[in-house]
Amino acid sequence: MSRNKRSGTVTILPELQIIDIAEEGKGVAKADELVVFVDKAVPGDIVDVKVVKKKKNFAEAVIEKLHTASDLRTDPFCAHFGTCGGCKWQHMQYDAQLHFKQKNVEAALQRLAKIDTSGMEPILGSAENKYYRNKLEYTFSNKRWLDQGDMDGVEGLEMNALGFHVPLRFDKILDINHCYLQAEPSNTIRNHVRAYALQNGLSFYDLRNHEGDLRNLIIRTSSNGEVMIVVVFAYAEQEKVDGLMADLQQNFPEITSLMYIMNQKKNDTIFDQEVITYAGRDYIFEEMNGLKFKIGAKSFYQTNSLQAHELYKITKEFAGFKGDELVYDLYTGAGTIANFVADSVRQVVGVEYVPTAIEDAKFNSQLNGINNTLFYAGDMKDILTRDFIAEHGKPDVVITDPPRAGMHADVVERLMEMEAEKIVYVSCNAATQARDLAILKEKYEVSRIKPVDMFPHTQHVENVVLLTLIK
Ligand SMILES: C[S@@+](CC[C@H](N)C(=O)[O-])C[C@H]1O[C@@H](n2cnc3c(N)ncnc32)[C@H](O)[C@@H]1O
Repeated sequence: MSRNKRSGTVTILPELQIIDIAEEGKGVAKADELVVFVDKAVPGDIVDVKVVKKKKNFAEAVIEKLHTASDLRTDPFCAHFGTCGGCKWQHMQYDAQLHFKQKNVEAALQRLAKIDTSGMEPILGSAENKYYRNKLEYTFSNKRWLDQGDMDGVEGLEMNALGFHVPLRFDKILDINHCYLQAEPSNTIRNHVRAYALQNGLSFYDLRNHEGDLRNLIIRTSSNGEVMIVVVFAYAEQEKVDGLMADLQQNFPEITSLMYIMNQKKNDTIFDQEVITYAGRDYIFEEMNGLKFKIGAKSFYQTNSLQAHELYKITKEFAGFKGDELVYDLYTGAGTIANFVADSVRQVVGVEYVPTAIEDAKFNSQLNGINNTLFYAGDMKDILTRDFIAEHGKPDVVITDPPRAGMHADVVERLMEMEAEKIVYVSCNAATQARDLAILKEKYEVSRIKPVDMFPHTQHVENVVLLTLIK
């Protein structure tokens, strides 16, 4: 039986019950054999939906009418909810978010790696679920997303925006007035920079034609009150650059690192760009568990600092160190995990792609009086060679924390050869983690699994897995 009502080319599916949440965060419904992914729907909702994309076995849809609101719903607290791509689950109670994150990790491990998840431990929620991020990156654009929708052709100053990309509209920026992700002075500084730019005639970047003065604004805040600002300019003259920098220095004495970049490339990445320090240090300090970490403009640091401490405690507990282990910390970033576990092991060898992050990692060891760490910069698949392992020794424990894409096939192969007693696999993407585990489980038993919520109000979830070598 088809329940489609066709009106012109628009397909409306009436009174669907939302039964689940998919890995990408959309509500799931079934219309006969068709699986329908519904944007902003919550399990328990009964909705009419409008189909926006139809494939053979599934469709993507948006809510046309909400007949019955799920008990799991709650009122979103942010005025930008619905348009901003940032916190898409704000309309769902936090306990329900945790429940579905746990379920999604479980589903990925079962489906993609055929892992028995019956012993999986409960997800650890984040103690703070507002203002939990220590870093945000905003984009300047002369194409502002207007609340009434996309008004191509409207021009003028009021079309300038400083905020976040609108999902699926790469050149449209949602002007942000208040963001609940990062604590003060983040909102005040962002709004001040926008006002200064408008008053002083600095142009906002044109993402299509690649022209304009101002491109990005990166704000990093630390738990000890330090603030790093990196303004990314494109074609601004030095006078304009100095004007904005001097203004920030004067108005925000709490900025401890005031820096800028001139980026005239097509893409936004700053990793290959020179970072110029205008005032203060070229790094800020973050503190965790009595350790101090130096964080540079290009260094990776977990964005939810409080929950990162919990994540690292779980990682250390999973590893169950006795004190004499040789540990490899793969994808070490600024050496945070390596330095965190160093007091419990014989030696840690950290490897990371970004050279400046490796400099920070070494600096962080020195700063904390740690002398049993070694760090190397380079692409993991090129660094982690048989020669490297012969030189440093076969590790007893490997901690691996790769980016969302997971580990390169060569790195997984090397892990299979290395046969460390234990691997603790920390991942921010259960699907790629499951892909890698499907290979590793030929030699390893999955001993423990625990998801950790680092990103409240989003569908993203971190997952820690302990693998033990099968003898
Ligand atoms: C999820 S972060 C983990 C960082 C660190 N473990 C921490 O908790 O702060 C992943 C790290 O992998 C690094 N990375 C990405 N691709 C890499 C590659 N091919 N080889 C080595 N490192 C890489 C990134 O620069 C980033 O620092």
